[in-house]
Amino acid sequence: MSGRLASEYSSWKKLQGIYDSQKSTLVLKDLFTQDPERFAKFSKDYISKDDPSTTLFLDYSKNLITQEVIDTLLGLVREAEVESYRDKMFAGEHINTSEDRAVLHVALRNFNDFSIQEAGADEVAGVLEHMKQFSNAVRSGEWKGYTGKNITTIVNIGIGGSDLGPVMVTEALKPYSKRDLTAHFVSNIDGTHIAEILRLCDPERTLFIIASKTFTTQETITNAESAREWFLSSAGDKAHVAKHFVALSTNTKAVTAFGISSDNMFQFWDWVGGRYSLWSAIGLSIALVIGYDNFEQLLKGAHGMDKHFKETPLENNLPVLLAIIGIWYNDFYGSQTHALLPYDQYLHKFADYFQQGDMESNGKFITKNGHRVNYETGPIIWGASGTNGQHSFYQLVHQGTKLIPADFIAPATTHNPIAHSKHHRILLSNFFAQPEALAFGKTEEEVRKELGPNASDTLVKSKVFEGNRPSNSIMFPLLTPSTLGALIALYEHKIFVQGVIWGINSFDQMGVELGKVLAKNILAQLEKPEDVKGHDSSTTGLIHYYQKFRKE
Ligand SMILES: O=P(O)(O)OC[C@H]1O[C@](O)(CO)[C@@H](O)[C@@H]1O
Repeated sequence: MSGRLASEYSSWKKLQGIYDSQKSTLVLKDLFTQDPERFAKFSKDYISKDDPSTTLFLDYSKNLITQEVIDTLLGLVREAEVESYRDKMFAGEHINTSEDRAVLHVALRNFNDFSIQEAGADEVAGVLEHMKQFSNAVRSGEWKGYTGKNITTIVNIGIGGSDLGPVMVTEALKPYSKRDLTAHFVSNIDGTHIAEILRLCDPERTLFIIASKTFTTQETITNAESAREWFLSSAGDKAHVAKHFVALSTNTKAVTAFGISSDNMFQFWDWVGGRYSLWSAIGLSIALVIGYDNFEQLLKGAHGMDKHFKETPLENNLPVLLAIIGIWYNDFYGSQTHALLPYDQYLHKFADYFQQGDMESNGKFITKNGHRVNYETGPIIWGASGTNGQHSFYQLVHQGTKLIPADFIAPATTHNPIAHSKHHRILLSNFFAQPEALAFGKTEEEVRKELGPNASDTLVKSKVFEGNRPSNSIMFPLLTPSTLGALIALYEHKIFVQGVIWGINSFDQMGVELGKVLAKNILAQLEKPEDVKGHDSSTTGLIHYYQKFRKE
């Protein structure tokens, strides 16, 4: 990050020039015809150096790019000093400047390869050991509830990064889960969320995991208090809380004040950002569900990608490539959104997860130096698993008026090869067909030929696919813990690279504060109409409407 606005870099200006002069010739159909080597040139294999069985394949040939575009985008990476910033992150420098913190999720999955000096980095192994002992004890039945019964249900109470990562990963790695241990996740302050989950729980066999970095988040603490009240209404004695409540936090004082002993607290550190925390103690529910060894494989898979990101030249560096291609659309083509489309039911929460990961990181208009950007920063991230999305929003992606770059993600093989893998073959045929249709479309001539001479012009036109809609395709042999680790780390580092180029701080989240402060103020005014003060007429009117129906 050089301190300049991205738009001041010479490569940015050059990219604008390329876009203006070549936009009309960047046509995928032509680019593929002109160069039979295009796929080979614009695709990359990732093989983990530590574990060659962990691999990913990235095909980025169906993008509106030429070698000149890629080279100029890489020039942008150099001008923005991304490599130096990456090294600063790995070294533990306080690159989260607004909060004066290091950014060290890479230290949580380090396995002694990188030398990291930050306080707490040497405590990671100890916490992992604690997680191992505890998850083994619960899974084996050695850990008993207050009436001597095994734990059969866990309820993770957390929100944002203290919820989305564990939810996404436990869903993604279900084939590795202990099927007789049920995991629930409560996040929303809406009492309906916890009420419906508690209906499914037996207090004698349920373990509550209170996951909150700060241990002050209103939603989490309120839900945790309601869970404790529900538990005590059966268990009676407060001493039983120790067998049924554990905490994942950086705030020992607040955890102890809540009534959870520090023996049942799993520590992490301020240099772990909430949306980068599934690798820390926040991953306890993951370790409980899939077992500690599989959790460690997840960490190792991510570590392999960390090494790749740190050591691979820019032109072969997968997170860098994803990042610059994203910038090409976001900042030059004017794309507002980016779709994540996993063709794997187990990854059905992947887009939700990276909605926070990307949008909370890069949804910022002020640079680290306090200047307002004069370009677009983080895209809107959205998506759903294939093929469901095809029967919902793909119409707009194919024939709408917006350019929506998308990442298609799929495993070559399935954990569920039912009907001799017939389902999987059909799934993959769609995974291959959609990017092809987006890229190459269907011309008026082709439609006319298909419909015959009597077809009306209107009908013909409505069936034309303009094509030239870009996508990446990411494949891997099977969705294993280490592959998932590598895939998540790939996107984490993509977000990092983009943030550095845009000159913003990807590691704070000031934008969620204002709403929280206003809600606290309003909460104190909800009792009486005369208390409702200091708002605009719309907000006042809405609160008064509520007060007409208000009940205890
Ligand atoms: O883990 P905590 O401290 O409860 O915070 C939960 C979430 O709230 C946020 O601070 C804001 O939404 C996220 O960054 C974080 O993941």
